[in-house]
Amino acid sequence: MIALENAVVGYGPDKAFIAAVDDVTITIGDNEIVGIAGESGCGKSTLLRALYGDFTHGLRQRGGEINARFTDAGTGTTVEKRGANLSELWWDQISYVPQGSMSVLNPLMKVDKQIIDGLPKREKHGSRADLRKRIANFLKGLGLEESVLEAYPHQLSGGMRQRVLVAIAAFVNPRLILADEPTTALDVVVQKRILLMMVEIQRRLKNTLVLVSHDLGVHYQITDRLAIAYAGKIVEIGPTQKIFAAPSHPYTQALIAALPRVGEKGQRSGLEGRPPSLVKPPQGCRFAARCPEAQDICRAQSPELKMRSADRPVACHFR
Ligand SMILES: Nc1ncnc2c1ncn2[C@@H]1O[C@H](COP(=O)(O)OP(=O)(O)OP(=O)(O)O)[C@@H](O)[C@H]1O
Repeated sequence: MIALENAVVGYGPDKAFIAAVDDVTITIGDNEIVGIAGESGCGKSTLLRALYGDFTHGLRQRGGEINARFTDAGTGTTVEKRGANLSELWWDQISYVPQGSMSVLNPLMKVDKQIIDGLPKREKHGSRADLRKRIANFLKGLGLEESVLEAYPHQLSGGMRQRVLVAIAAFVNPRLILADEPTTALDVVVQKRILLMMVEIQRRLKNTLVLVSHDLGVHYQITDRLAIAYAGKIVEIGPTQKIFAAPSHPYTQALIAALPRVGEKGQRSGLEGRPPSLVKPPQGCRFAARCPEAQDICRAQSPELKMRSADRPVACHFR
């Protein structure tokens, strides 16, 4: 389980702080696939980095709590960590699949060396040849040929590199895998293969996968629950199928309404306008300026993310 409680996370000094995650509360359970969706710049990657406890490169936590509790799959022992201390669980209980496989893999090093060098000590028992064999078997179990281990990253396609990154993240049997836009810029066939691989891993390891994507189609295909982010806030959380069948927040409704339908000719019109700047966000509901239902209260008061039914928290004054 990992949870944010009123977490405020962002960039810059106090006087000019950009809260890319602004007073966000969300609990992510064991053994589920949770998606985080929303337009570019709404804070999805920052939220994922907060869940990773990655307070580097100018990111800092300014308020609230970030707490995690995991039970080790092998030993059955429970570990608890909070905030930046989550980094002590990297490559152990938590792994991260970053955006852009080429920028992560070292172009001058064969894949096997990169994987082996990056593994935590506890995985490095036995000889190097044995470890390589274990990795090869693991990859094979996920449909990847042993030959990828012999390759330099540029010799693999973008999709194959991404599958290698996902496999590396899973090899250490983590309780939580965080994936940031793992299928962006790949064609739909390759995308599908990677998504199926991620589901296969999650079902096998019975762990938690948190997936960030701006593509609602990706969430529809694999997530169990979905959180919709808008301008640093979470505006709706719920079971993915229920959100697609009956979106509640006006922003979610607009996102779903803009999706193309099978057999439909022509394009659907998207949402007009842009999200507000996070430098000086409006005091009321951040969606008010684009919302067809906005009233005075929306411009004056920020709505809380409140349970509207058993499993559907929504942040809207009129839900
Ligand atoms: N290193 C940084 N320093 C300052 N501001 C940043 C930094 N990284 C991101 N931001 C700002 O934080 C906000 C949220 O960015 P974030 O990357 O989390 O959004 P996102 O929803 O993941 O966007 P995208 O889909 O484009 O990756 C944006 O306004 C962005 O400009």
